[in-house]
Amino acid sequence: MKLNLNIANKKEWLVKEVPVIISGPCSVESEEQVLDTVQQITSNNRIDIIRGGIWKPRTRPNSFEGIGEVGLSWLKKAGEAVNLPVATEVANAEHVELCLKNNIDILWIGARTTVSPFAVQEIADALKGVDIPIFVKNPINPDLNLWIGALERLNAAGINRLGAIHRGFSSFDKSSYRNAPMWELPIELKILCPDLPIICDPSHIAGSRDLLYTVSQKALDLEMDGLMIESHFNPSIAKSDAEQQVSPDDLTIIINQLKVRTSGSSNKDFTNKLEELRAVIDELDQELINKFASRMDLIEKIGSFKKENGVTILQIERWEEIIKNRTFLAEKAGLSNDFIKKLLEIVHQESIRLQTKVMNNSSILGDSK
Ligand SMILES: C=C(O[C@@H]1C=C(C(=O)O)C=C[C@H]1O)C(=O)O
Repeated sequence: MKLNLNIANKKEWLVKEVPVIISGPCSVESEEQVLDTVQQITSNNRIDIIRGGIWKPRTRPNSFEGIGEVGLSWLKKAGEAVNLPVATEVANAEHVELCLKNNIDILWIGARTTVSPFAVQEIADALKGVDIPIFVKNPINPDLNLWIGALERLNAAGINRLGAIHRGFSSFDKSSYRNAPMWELPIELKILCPDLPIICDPSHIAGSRDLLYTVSQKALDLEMDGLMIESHFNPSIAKSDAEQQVSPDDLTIIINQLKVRTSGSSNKDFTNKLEELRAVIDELDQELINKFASRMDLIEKIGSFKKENGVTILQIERWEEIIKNRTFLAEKAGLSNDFIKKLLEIVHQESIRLQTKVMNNSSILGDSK
C-alpha cells in the first residue's frame, strides 16, 4: 500500500541534480565560525543548502546545547553571503516561531523529536498556513510508522514541500557506526512513497570522518536524493560532534569522489544481458520457494509428532547443530556468515510459528488434531 501524502514535485523545489548537498556546521557557534565555514565549503560550487544547528538536544546536560536565538541571524547572513537557503532543526513551537521571524528557509525535525507525536503535532500546529519546506529525520528507534506519522502530521498541516532525512538508528549492538544505518527502513519508505525526497545524513550514521564517503556512496547507490554532511572550517575545535565534522577541503574530496549512477541504461547489450540473468534468478527463486514449502511441510509433520508425544516445540540442541552445520556449508559455498545466520533465524521463527499453530489446533471442547 502506498502512502497517501500530498507532496510537491521534488524536482521543482529540491532535486535539480542528484545529489542535493546540504552542508554546514553541526552547531552554529559564532558569527565568524558559520560565515567562514560557509564561505569555504561553497567555493566548490556544489552546495545547495546550508545547515547549522541552533538548539542541540544533548544526551546529558552541561555539554554545548546550542547558541540559541542569536545564531539564527548569523546563519541567515551566512546563507545570504553565498546566496543559498539555510536550514536548521526545530524541536518545538517556539523554535518554529523564531525561525520564521528570522527568515530561515528550511526547517527539519530531529530524530529525538520525531519519536514524540506530541512534539511533532505541536510543530505541525505552529506551521499551519506557513509555506516552508520541512525535512523529518528518522526517529532514533527503528520504527518506520513513527517516521511516517510525523510526515503525515506535517502534511495534514498543509506542508507539502516535505522530505525525509535518514540519519541511522540507535542500537545496543557495537558496530563501526554511531547509528546503525538499517538501510531497509529508508528503502521501505521509498517504496511506500516514491515521490518523497530522501536525504541521507552520513555524518550521524558514521559518527566519524573516515566512514563518510562509504556511507554517502551507498546512499546514492540506493537512489537517495541527497546528502547532509556536517562541516566546520576547523573540525578539531568544534563545540559539538567534532569527530564527524569534515573540513571544507575534505568535503570537496568526498563530493568529487562520489559516483552518481542511474537507475537504468539505454545500452541494448546491457539490457539484454540483464534480462538473461534475471530469467535465471526467477527460476532459482521459484526453486527456493518450492524448497521452503517442502521444508515447512516437514516442520508441520514434526509438530504433529511432537504434539502426540508431548514434546516441546523449541529444541535448542538440534537448532544449534543446524546453525553450526549450515554456517559451515554456507561458508564453503562462499556465502556470508551474517547472511546465513539471519536467514536461518527467520526460518526458525517461521518453523516455531507453524508448530505453535499445530500445537494449538485443538479446543477445550475437543481435540481437532
Ligand atoms: C523442526 C523442529 O522444531 C524446531 C525447528 C527447527 C527447524 O526449523 O529446523 C529445529 C529445531 C526446533 O527448534 C525440530 O525439533 O526438529
